[in-house]
Amino acid sequence: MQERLTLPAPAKLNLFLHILGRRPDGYHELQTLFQFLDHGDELQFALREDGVIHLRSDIPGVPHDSNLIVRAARKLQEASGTRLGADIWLDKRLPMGGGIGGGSSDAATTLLGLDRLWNLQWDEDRLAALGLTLGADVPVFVRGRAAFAEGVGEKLTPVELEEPWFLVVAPQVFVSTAEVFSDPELTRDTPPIKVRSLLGVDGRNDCQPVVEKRYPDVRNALILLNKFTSARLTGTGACVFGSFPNRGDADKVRRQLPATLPSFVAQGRNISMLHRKLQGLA
Ligand SMILES: C[C@@](CO)(OP(=O)(O)O)[C@H](O)COP(=O)(O)OP(=O)(O)OC[C@H]1O[C@@H](n2ccc(N)nc2=O)[C@H](O)[C@@H]1O
Ligand SMILES: Nc1ncnc2c1ncn2[C@@H]1O[C@H](COP(=O)(O)OP(=O)(O)O)[C@@H](O)[C@H]1O
Repeated sequence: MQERLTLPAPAKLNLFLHILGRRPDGYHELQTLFQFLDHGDELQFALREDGVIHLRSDIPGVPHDSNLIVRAARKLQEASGTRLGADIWLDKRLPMGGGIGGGSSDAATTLLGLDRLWNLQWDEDRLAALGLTLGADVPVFVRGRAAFAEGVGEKLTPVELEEPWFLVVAPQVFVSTAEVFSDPELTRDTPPIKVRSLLGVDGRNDCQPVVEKRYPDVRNALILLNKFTSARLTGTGACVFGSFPNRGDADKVRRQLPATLPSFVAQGRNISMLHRKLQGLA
């Protein structure tokens, strides 16, 4: 069998998310703090000489050509002018549309994986800029360092954070990011903070009140998790999370949740597991 390059696509959390205002193009200016989780999807890549990009794993509800993996691969192919292609396999482990960035992370892993497979040697700035055309959260996954993000999430300042354990609960509802951002009740005037005052920040997610109002399952998950620790929404949801000093404490709370509520425990990391793996291969 042809050799395959196997790479992880980790999840992220928004440890806080502040909305500062709305830009003339309708997008919202944010300040948010991204940290990676040691839990994610897994992708495999094998070289094709005929230029075809073929994702060989189906995600229900996502057509082949709209999958962010295929879109990322085709963009890189076109921008680099390579004649090479790839077969790609995806082991989807992250809940979709959960605010933990699975699709964006898959796209970033595809960019970095194919850059290596096709020997393009693009630098990180170029890959991040291409990633931004696929989604606001792609650049942070390309760079792989926990970061304070501004703009729509593309202006990144790397930060060193504690690396606690997180219990992430995934209510089984699909939250529409567009709906949350168009809700008239959304807070859009949080004053900007400076990166140096990060430690004093209270960790609020400005999307949370709107999501709680529209999605009772998310509100109920927050109420449940708040019985054990301070719980918060990530991104525009639907996932909610709480932090713990060690894995044992997080697992203990997880065991007390209803079996019908999907959840996982993972450590927060300042260097993404994708970048740790790539450094090991270098
Ligand atoms: C808010 C975050 C935080 O991580 O949410 P999650 O997707 O992780 O939940 C992201 O930046 C989401 O970025 P991204 O994933 O690119 O957003 P999209 O789904 O493309 O956005 C859908 C719609 O939401 C609105 N939108 C999105 C991002 C933003 N900063 N301002 C907006 O107003 C726009 O109307 C946009 O058309
Ligand atoms: N490889 C992929 N993985 C997940 N979702 C994808 C992928 N490709 C396209 N999508 C689409 O992107 C949407 C958002 O996915 P995801 O990144 O998991 O959520 P979020 O941005 O809320 O963290 C999905 O509902 C799906 O329609």
